[in-house]
Amino acid sequence: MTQAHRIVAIIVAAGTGVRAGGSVPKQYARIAGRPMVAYSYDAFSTHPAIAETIVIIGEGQQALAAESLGSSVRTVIGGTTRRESVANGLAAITDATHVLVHDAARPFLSAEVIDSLVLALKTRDAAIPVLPVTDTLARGTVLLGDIVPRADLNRVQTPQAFSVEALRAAHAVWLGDEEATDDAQMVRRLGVGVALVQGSAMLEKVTHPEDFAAAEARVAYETRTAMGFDVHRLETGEELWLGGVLVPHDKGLSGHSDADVALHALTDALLGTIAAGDIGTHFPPSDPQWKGADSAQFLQHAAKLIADKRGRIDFVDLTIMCEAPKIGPHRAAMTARIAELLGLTLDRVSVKATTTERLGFTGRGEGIAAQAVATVRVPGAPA
Ligand SMILES: Nc1ccn([C@@H]2O[C@H](COP(=O)(O)OP(=O)(O)OP(=O)(O)O)[C@@H](O)[C@H]2O)c(=O)n1
Ligand SMILES: C[C@](O)(CO)[C@H](O)COP(=O)(O)O
Repeated sequence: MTQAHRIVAIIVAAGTGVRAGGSVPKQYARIAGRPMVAYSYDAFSTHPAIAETIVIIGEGQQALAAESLGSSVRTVIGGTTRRESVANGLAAITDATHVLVHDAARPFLSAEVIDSLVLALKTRDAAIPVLPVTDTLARGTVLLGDIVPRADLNRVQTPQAFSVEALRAAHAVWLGDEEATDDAQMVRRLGVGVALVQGSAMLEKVTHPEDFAAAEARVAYETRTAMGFDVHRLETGEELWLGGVLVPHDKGLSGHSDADVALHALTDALLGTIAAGDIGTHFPPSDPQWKGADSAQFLQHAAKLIADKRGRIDFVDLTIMCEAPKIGPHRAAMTARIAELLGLTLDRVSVKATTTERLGFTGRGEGIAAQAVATVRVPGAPA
């Protein structure tokens, strides 16, 4: 590799994903809530050796690509075969010395694999990541035929790294008599030595419908637990909203909003799981627009912030502390309302209550306290 090198990444994402099925081409299908193509796009975009990342997309998929990758993504329209899509990408490169060609269908690309390829390009015109074959290989369709020695066989992955000159030459002379399944075999046919570097099990290609579950399982989730606590004063002449339910009682809770102390504690617990401040940060009591507000919207706002981080609420547990009213008769309604607001099944919502044995402000009926614990999973880097 010369001193003045510039490496560009091309992600081929113009396939139709026939084998994977689904309502959108597989590269736009979501893995852990995120479009598949976004994973490798991020890997290249954040790697210091990659100057630019170009995504090859299907005709009419500009909106899908922008929605998945942001509007500043550089796209080029692909062809009817993978080879044509790569060729279109190559034609769009003006000032690169080297290129890494990668399948959008291999989402979990590590910086280590990119590093190995970039290093190999210092001495070679081409390099690819490979894995050894670990199954016995045999010929045959109905009956077992000959065993194929596997010791020197490789499973070839992407990204595949090339000097732009070598890859351009390979594409220029390709006769089109047969389809090339990858670019490495094309440059090799010209006599270019292709270096083999260590591939990765994480780079497995998503090809069939069942591969999505395997990809999903490769995403590492971080479990977060946080708690919330709140108190409101009981006063005559107020409605008593608790756990999203209007509870008949001779007093109600007072506050700037509807004062649903249970939903407030839950909201704070959820916000805590993503370190997003507390309910007052998002809905300041000084803001008149929240006067008398339905606390359901506070809870749903916290749930949306978690969803925006592609997090999943696993479980919420709520304890209401008061002498009266009795919570038992309303527990099922509260559980159902909270489950509805958070989009959870009933078995992921726990509503409990306790008295404080007539002790303290709750014991004297001056107010109601609530405490909540939420458990959430937030996706991190691939495992
Ligand atoms: N005309 C094509 C065909 C494929 N690809 C890309 O090449 C990669 C590897 O191809 P494959 O896994 O075979 O994807 P599809 O061609 O979409 O799948 P299928 O063969 O099941 O239709 C994918 O990222 C795919 O989007 C491409 O850019 N242009
Ligand atoms: C490029 C490739 O991913 C290397 O293994 C593979 O050849 C693509 O094959 P497909 O038949 O287009 O999925």
